[in-house]
Amino acid sequence: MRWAVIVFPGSNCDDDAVAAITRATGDEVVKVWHQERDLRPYDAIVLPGGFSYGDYLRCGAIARFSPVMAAVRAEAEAGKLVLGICNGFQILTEAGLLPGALVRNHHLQFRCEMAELVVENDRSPFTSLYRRGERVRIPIAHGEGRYIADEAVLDELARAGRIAFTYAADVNGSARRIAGVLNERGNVLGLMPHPERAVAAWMGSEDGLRMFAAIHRAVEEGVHVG
Ligand SMILES: NC(=O)CC[C@H](N)C(=O)O
Repeated sequence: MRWAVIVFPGSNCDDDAVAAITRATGDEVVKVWHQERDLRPYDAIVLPGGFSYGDYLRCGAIARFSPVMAAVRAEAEAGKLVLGICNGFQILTEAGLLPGALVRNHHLQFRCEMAELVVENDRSPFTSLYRRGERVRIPIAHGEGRYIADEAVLDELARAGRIAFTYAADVNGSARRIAGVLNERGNVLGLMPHPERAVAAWMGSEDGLRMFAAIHRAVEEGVHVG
């Protein structure tokens, strides 16, 4: 299979994402500039972390107007797997592909540290190699990672199993400690922690490997979502 890692002006985790996917899967990975309009040649799409457009206005608020985002939307609607990591998650919420918003951490600090997450849903194509209730170590690095949404939306996310990960401890003030959410169909995942920074023992954790491996498996087996 072939992956696309989208590069926006200000992305800074694109090379790490490519390296992590390569390590986890051995698949072909292509960096795709944000002005590209056609993502049909790719089987899975990753929006990496970083500071697209310098985080001006709000994180992700400008990147969502990039030409590539129409293609991301089209491929998501076609059922392709789309993974947004950190700034990628922020862009997906700004684009309306995921519910809610990411706002300034409640302590107003940029936090770059290892985080413990709880796997809340192990039935998605992104999380099938984890076990529900398992605790995994995946680092965070964000200033605007506090997930918020209306209570009704939060209730629906919980009811429908669309909360993929929560933080084991409160790191940023996120509602219900939410670290990652799925779209209704289950083929788009956004999360603030960085799985691409947890793919080798020297990084302090290899727990991120299974996310990329799960995506690979789902695509190779012909994932059916929705
Ligand atoms: N690592 C990242 O992707 C950071 C996201 C964003 N720039 C923030 O600070 O919240």
